[in-house]
Amino acid sequence: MAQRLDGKALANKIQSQLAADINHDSEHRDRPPGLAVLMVGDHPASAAYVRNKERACERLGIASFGSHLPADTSQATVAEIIDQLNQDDRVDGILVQLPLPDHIDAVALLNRIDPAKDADGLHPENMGRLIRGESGLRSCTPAGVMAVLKEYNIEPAGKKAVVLGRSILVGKPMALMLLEANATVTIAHSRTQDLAELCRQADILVAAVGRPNMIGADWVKPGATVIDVGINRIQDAESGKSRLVGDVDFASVEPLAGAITPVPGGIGPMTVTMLLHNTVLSYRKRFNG
Ligand SMILES: Nc1nc(=O)c2c([nH]1)NC[C@@H]1CN(c3ccc(C(=O)N[C@@H](CCC(=O)O)C(=O)O)cc3)C=[N+]21
Ligand SMILES: [Mg+2]
Repeated sequence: MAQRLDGKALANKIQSQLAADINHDSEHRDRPPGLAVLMVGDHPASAAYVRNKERACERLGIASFGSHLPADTSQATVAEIIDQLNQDDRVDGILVQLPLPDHIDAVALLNRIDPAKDADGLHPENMGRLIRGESGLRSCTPAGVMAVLKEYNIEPAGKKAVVLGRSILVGKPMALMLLEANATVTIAHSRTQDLAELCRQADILVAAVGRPNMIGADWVKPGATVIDVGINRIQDAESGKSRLVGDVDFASVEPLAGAITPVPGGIGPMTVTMLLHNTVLSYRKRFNG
């Protein structure tokens, strides 16, 4: 049976440390760290995330500045709100919740965020820094994956890593972070030929495709580390209730993998934690230069 990589427990541990740091810092400053989350319209993928973020901010002593705008809000209005948040001295981190409605140019908005407040690490400056191996704000989900690997002493150096998915939010920055840790990295995607066979060669397999239970036992090398980034809400056939499942068919992969992250309780809570971590980093940098 695979070792379970408990992202939830690690998230709690890091958040306790962050809470202590924030408490200490706030004594010497006139304000706590601030995080602004901008959401346009309603997307089911976003609901759990927003809820967990707000709870965590409250617990840690981070001020939340939420803006939930209707789905038909214009590009210009959203841009104006980003400009205001860039100027607002109480705000250290800004996150624009993805995906955005079709009429919105997401790239233009992400590019508009002050790179020093880019808690999601998606601005070209921060992504460019990642490519060049310079310090900067790092994308939360892949940073969360790296923290889990580190906590469990899973060393990427020299290993074959396959990242399934090539999004700006997860796949591309994930591949770069694994490369930075000296893994030999392959990015696979919907056009990749012989996908299962390729995945079966991975020592570290990261699934970030958004397809419930897609990765079965025949995709996984025995003993491999399997990181499930998928957060898919599905309707349970028997009970009719909705529940979260990953991209990995956990029940069939757990017996043969060496280590595996569950959903829920794996990378999701780590994503939230890295967002808070980035917000605190920006806060300190904005005070100390
Ligand atoms: N700009 C942007 N950055 C993101 O990082 C981003 C985004 N937009 N849009 C939506 C997705 C989704 N996402 C989640 C993160 C954590 C949980 C999470 O905490 N999940 C818990 C379970 C939550 C529950 O039980 O409902 C877990 O996996 O254990 C969920 C979803 C971040 N995203
Ligand atoms: Mg794709």
